[in-house]
Amino acid sequence: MLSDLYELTMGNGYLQATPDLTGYFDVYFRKVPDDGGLVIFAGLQQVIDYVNDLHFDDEDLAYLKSLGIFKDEFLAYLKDFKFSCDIWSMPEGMPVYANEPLMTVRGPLIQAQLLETMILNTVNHQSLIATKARRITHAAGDKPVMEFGARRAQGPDAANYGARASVIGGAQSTSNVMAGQMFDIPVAGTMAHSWIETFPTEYDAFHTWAELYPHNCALLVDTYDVLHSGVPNAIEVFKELKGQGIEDHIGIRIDSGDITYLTKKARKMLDDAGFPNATITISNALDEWVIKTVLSDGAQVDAFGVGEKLITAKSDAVLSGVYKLVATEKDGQITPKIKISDSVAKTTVPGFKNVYRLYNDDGMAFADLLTLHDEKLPTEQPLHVMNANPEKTHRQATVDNYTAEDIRPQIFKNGKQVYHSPSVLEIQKFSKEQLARQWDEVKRVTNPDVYNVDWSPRLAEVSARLLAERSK
Ligand SMILES: Nc1ncnc2c1ncn2[C@@H]1O[C@H](COP(=O)(O)OP(=O)(O)OP(=O)(O)O)[C@@H](O)[C@H]1O
Ligand SMILES: O=P(O)(O)OC[C@H]1O[C@H](OP(=O)(O)OP(=O)(O)O)[C@H](O)[C@@H]1O
Ligand SMILES: O=C(O)c1cccnc1
Repeated sequence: MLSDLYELTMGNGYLQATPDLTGYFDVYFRKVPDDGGLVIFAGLQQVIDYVNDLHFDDEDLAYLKSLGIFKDEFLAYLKDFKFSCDIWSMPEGMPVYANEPLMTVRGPLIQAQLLETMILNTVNHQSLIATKARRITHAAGDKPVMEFGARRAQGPDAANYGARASVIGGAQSTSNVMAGQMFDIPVAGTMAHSWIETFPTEYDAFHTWAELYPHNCALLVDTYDVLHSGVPNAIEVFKELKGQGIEDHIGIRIDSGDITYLTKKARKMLDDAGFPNATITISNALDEWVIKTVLSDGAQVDAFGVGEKLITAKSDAVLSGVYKLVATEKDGQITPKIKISDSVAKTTVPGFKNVYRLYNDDGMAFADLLTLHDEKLPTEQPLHVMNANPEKTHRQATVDNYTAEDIRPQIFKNGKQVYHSPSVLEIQKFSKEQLARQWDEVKRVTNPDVYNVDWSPRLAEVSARLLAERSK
């Protein structure tokens, strides 16, 4: 029932007007948030779960009937709903680019149309957060990032699925226990200022904590004064418990003030006191830009806690993925479809398509190639391609010495799941492996290079033909 009304009113109409027509829909986006170089695709698992459970119960049907706009025949169709679509999709964690089909849904129009709202809701949200997490973890380099955003997320679903997406995008853990339980991802955390304030002294608070949690002893040192109270008290507690096995699990967290200045001073104090292994975690409205700045200024940081700016993707909070009809099929005959717009960016790319990733001799990806579905995996050397960016279609290229990979496995075949779902941590690993095959120039946070998404000449021909026909 999480569906825009028009999916259902169209479904009601398709059943009467075009009952035997098959539709092909592509999911894609036109712009990477934050003017970034790539998006990390996420949310497929929740689409799979949704599709596997797609049904209308008596209460749903009674509600829809009460709206007074649906034919009984349509309500009967929903009652006996049996999903029979095919779905192809990028795997979760994949670096993906503008104007390429991330998913393609093929099936009875009435069914394929119905999936639009939920697919976009799920994929747009999780890909947005995974992409933000990728930017933040990229800025953090090899230092771990903990996701701390549940309290600032836009509601419970955003907290839970946002935590999942953050881990896909590279976060090492989440503070959100429900997300840990739901998705089997690591949970972690430190303590709040309330813990410190509860005790007569900061020292008492630290000491009690260290005895309680000798294996996870990160003390929050900024309640009163980081350098004159917090760090000295932490050191005193560490000294007292030295030799009791806590040395490798100790650290401090700084949650306010000038990160660069305070961490440099704190690092020196900890080192001078004989605790070079004590880690320094920082938090406080962090994002990729603050992290990059403080690290380049020499801040002494071992880990980051990142909340509101990650879980809300604050700097650019929408991924505008769309779901567009690209072809219909009747009696085995596929007819490409196009939507024309004054804005070239909003003109759709017609046809049932495949997506190939092209790699050079070193295994580095240099372009994605869209072809019509019946074109074979490209092997001819050299290969002629055309730029798919609607503003750059005049740019053509000839590529040589490449290998091509079909990067969209089939997920559903005739309504049955044919894809083995990886765990979230497996997805995170896959994402890192795929990112290692992307150029640094595309991955950087500021002014990245634009990755090539190309069309095969046949696909370009179909697009040009449909445009010309419709413009007559
Ligand atoms: N050395 C630094 N360089 C760049 N940005 C920093 C540095 N230190 C802190 N920041 C960032 O600047 C922003 C403001 O930090 P500041 O501690 O002044 O904030 P605040 O919210 O006023 O803190 P407080 O919790 O003390 O009220 C935060 O996003 C913080 O992460
Ligand atoms: O700043 P974020 O990236 O969202 O990270 C999470 C924040 O949540 C906690 O703050 P809390 O809710 O206790 O309030 P605070 O902002 O006053 O520290 C924590 O101390 C961080 O500051
Ligand atoms: O565990 C922490 O330190 C934590 C958790 C949520 C938000 N801020 C901090």
